[in-house]
Amino acid sequence: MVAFLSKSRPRGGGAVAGRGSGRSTGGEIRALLWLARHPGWALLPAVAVWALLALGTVTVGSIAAGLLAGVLVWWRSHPPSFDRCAAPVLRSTWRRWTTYRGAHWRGVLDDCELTRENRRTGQVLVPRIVRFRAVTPSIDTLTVALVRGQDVLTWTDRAPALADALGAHRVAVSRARPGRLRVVVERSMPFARMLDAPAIPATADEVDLRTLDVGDTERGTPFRIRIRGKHLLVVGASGAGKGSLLWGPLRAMGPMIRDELVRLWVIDLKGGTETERGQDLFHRWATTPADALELLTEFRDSMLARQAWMREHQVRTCEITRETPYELLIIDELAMLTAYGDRSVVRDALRLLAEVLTQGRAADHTVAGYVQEPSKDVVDVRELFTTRICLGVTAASHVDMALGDGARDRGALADEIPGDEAHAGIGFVIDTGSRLPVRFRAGYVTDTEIDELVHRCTPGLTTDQPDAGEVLPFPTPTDQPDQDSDDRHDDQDDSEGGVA
Ligand SMILES: Nc1ncnc2c1ncn2[C@@H]1O[C@H](COP(=O)(O)OP(=O)(O)OP(=O)(O)O)[C@@H](O)[C@H]1O
Repeated sequence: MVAFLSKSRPRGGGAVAGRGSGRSTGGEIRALLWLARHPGWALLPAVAVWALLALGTVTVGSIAAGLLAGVLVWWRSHPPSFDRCAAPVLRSTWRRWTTYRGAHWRGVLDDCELTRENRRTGQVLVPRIVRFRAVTPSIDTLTVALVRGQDVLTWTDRAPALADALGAHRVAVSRARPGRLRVVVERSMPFARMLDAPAIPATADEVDLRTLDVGDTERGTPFRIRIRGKHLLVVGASGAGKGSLLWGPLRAMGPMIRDELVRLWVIDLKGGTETERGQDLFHRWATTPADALELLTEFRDSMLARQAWMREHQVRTCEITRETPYELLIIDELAMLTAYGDRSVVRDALRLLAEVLTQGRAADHTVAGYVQEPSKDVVDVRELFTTRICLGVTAASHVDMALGDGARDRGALADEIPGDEAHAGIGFVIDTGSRLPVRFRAGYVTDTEIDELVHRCTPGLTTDQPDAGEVLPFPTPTDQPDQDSDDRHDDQDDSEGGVA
């Protein structure tokens, strides 16, 4: 069964004489078929009638009012858990019944020429929605059963018309499996403007390496990433905005770098172009494959030394101090080290990386890698990164490679993010609680803001040095009109959220 039969719409000359029947399926049969597919809608009124008869109107009314009050209290008192658990279900049910069903859905498809007429019976065949989800306020994902004779091209041709008919920003169509389409309706573009770079906190006490605020999620909550106890992999095509997720966390932890509580080890095999500006911040910096191997070996040795220190002091976790700082290895363009370099370099690098990625977490040695292509051939150690973020990518398959199987089907349409500057810094991450994808935009860190970071947070500077604590003006086109940027970050500090 590929589609439900909508109400008959006989048309002159629709039936072909001598072939099958010219009569359409009876309405009562169609109603029974519908009920069989949606047993809940038969069960619900039955349970309501039973409850009314058995318990009485007052009891049933009190239970319903209590449930409603409970939901309202939850909505008002704990937005993060409500938005994560209840809102997707309520939103999905509401939209399914107001937009994507019955006469409205049929009318939209009819207007967009996406229904077909059965030539024998004259019935209008309407592609049926077999699965619907509105995981986020701005994206609806539908699995649609095609009617016979249609294919994915029929729908991709009509996608712009469908978007306009649904009042949506964009509609993307892909083939899920034979006879089934995945249709993604982007109702609105949640990040219409660029976001400011993360603020640099005043002191190290204000930094929590478990929740670095580096942007916003589409739910309006701060987009926080966790560095401590994790290894971070950021995937994104060229120009997707990986730089923001490199410099943003460094700004958010700036005072800890200044106070030598965090040490940065940086490998940049694009000749150092991305990271040169910040080299004063780095404990070690490598821009050639040979130096990179040496740096990796040193980093691994540092991890082994820390493990030995922990054994000696009989501790399972380290306090972050100048003697035992947090060690962060940043590898821009990871593929140059894990795939495209000289064969012996790649072999040694993979061995060292695997060692650090499997043992570094407990010893406060974290790796943050940035890569364009996340396939196994390119990043063999991909699965060892415990937090993965996917910015705009060029292939649908890259999404699941980056975020895990089924992420794209659950709505992480990173390959649909346009590859222009207006959409740079936008990506998806999997919510650790609900396992659903959440879209975010990272704050954009300009060169001037990197200079500000270097100026304020070069290791060894102390807050009582003349110009260490004071921010000198770095005029940029973005920070002039946006006087409320600090307010935004202040507000975010109070709100809850965070996904990575
Ligand atoms: N968070 C952001 N918000 C808005 N625009 C951004 C953001 N991040 C980057 N951009 C824009 O996108 C451009 C490319 O960004 P970036 O250099 O970080 O990309 P990339 O992923 O590192 O690319 P490549 O791998 O080629 O170096 C920037 O010059 C900037 O104009």
